[in-house]
Amino acid sequence: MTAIRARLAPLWRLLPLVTQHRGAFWWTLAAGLLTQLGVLALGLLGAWLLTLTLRGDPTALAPLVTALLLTAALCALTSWRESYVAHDLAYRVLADLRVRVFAALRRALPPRTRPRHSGDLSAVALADVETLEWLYAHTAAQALVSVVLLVVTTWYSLVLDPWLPLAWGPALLVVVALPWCTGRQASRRGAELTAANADLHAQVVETVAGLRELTEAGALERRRAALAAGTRALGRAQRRLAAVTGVETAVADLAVAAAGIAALAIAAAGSTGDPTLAPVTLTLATVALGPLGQLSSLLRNMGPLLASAARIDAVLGAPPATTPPANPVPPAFGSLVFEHVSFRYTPGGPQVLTDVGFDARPGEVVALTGPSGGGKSTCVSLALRLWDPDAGRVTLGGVDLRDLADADLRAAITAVPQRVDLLTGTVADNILLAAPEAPPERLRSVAAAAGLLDPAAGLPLGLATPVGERGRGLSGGQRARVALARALLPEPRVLILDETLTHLDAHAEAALTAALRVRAEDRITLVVTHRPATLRAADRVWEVRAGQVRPAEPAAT
Ligand SMILES: Nc1ncnc2c1ncn2[C@@H]1O[C@H](COP(=O)(O)OP(=O)(O)OP(=O)(O)O)[C@@H](O)[C@H]1O
Repeated sequence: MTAIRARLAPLWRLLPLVTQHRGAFWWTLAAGLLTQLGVLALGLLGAWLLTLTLRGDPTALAPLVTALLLTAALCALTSWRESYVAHDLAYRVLADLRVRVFAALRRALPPRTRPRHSGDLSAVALADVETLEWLYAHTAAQALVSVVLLVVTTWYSLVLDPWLPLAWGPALLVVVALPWCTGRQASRRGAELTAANADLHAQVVETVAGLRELTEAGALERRRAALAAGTRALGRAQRRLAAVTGVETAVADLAVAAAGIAALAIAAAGSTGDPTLAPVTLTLATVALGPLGQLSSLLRNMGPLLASAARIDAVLGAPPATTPPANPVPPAFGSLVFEHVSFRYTPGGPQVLTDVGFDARPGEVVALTGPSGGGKSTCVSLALRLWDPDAGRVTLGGVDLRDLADADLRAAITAVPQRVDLLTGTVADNILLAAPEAPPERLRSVAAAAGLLDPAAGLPLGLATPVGERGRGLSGGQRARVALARALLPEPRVLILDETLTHLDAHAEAALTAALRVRAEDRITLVVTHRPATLRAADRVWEVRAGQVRPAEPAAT
């Protein structure tokens, strides 16, 4: 029982999303109920018509035919309405769910440890969320409607022929008990299918993104073989799940068919002593079997549904990379200071920074240098508060970064990363990402400061230059300039350049360094670099080596 409860827990946690759309849910339920009751009424009216004809009683024929026609029209209307409202509800809930998944990804990323594959995460956000459409559009309300319909038909049957419900009682037991018997197997197979699907999705995303690298490395053929293997694995998982659901379907169909035969026998035996009632009792039995079949198909789809719900639940429950402050403090301007900072990526893993202390003052260009793997980029990540130090603190103007609201922090400290990935659009679109409402003159001014408007930048279309996915169509230097303009747009108090200038030639680097000095008397510029020219141009240099930071002489480096 505890195992079943644990398996269902992610689904229960996701169900309350429906409560935000209570109105739409009740509409779905009402439309579903009306449709199913309409189908029942339609069958019964037809059956009564037959019964009265058998009895040779023409008096009620006309009103019955009228009622039959009206009910048919009503049924068509409610059936259309049910389909519309059920899907409307489902897609509203899915939209909420996607927003939640993206918010959770935003909170939890970047993770300190090895990140989950982005293709796998996009499979959660797209495929798994889509699987839940079935839960919200077809499961919750339909299950309730099926139960109500079963109660109504059983009650009416008891009125007409107390033996009749005996026909579907055992079938009901089989249909309800079946998922409990095959549940463990079905959810294991469902989880396998979902995992194989996500794996293939991740492989396809990575292959498409890395087509150039794969071509250059001559690895396309091997990749194609890996994709084919992934497709075969997906096929195997589908077959295994189908084997389980096939057995369930066969047993459930057998039970429903047996119930139909039993109902036929009971109705034919005419326990009421009135054989003319046979059409009515038969119709009742048939209609009662409908919800049974629906319930069984609902329960059969639980495997993949539970697996997708568990994957979404894991993303929603992922711990945040940093916790927002309960009472944010307004940003203050002053030095950026690392105070006794220690950091490791994984608990018990190697200490990457040990009791590190250094500062950068307003108006200064401060360089971080040192051997590869020394910890420079880790210092940059902590200065951007991608993660918090395990010990010590990072402050700006005396305020712990942990006490700044996220929006204030992102406006105060910006960075140009080592590897610049741009989005599809134009150069202007990419710069404005940081502040879409920035006036055109500000846009031009940061573009000019980053050297994008110089003829030497090689962009004759200037800000209107189209940019392909991940910055395709621009050179490394041009991308770095676009990222620099974007970082300058919010007028940051701290600008971090993580090996940015290495994308530029010596002449361009000198011009850019000089440009960054202009009107930067209040700004802290932190440059991660190995280049002697940049180190010489810095006001102060800190050497980061084996997780320790010590001052170095600009001229000596
Ligand atoms: N996400 C991570 N998970 C685990 N270890 C990491 C992670 N990122 C970096 N490290 C490790 O932390 C140490 C410091 O890495 P960091 O990237 O800060 O060095 P760096 O000085 O910037 O190197 P480089 O000059 O090559 O960029 C290295 O040993 C690196 O392997």
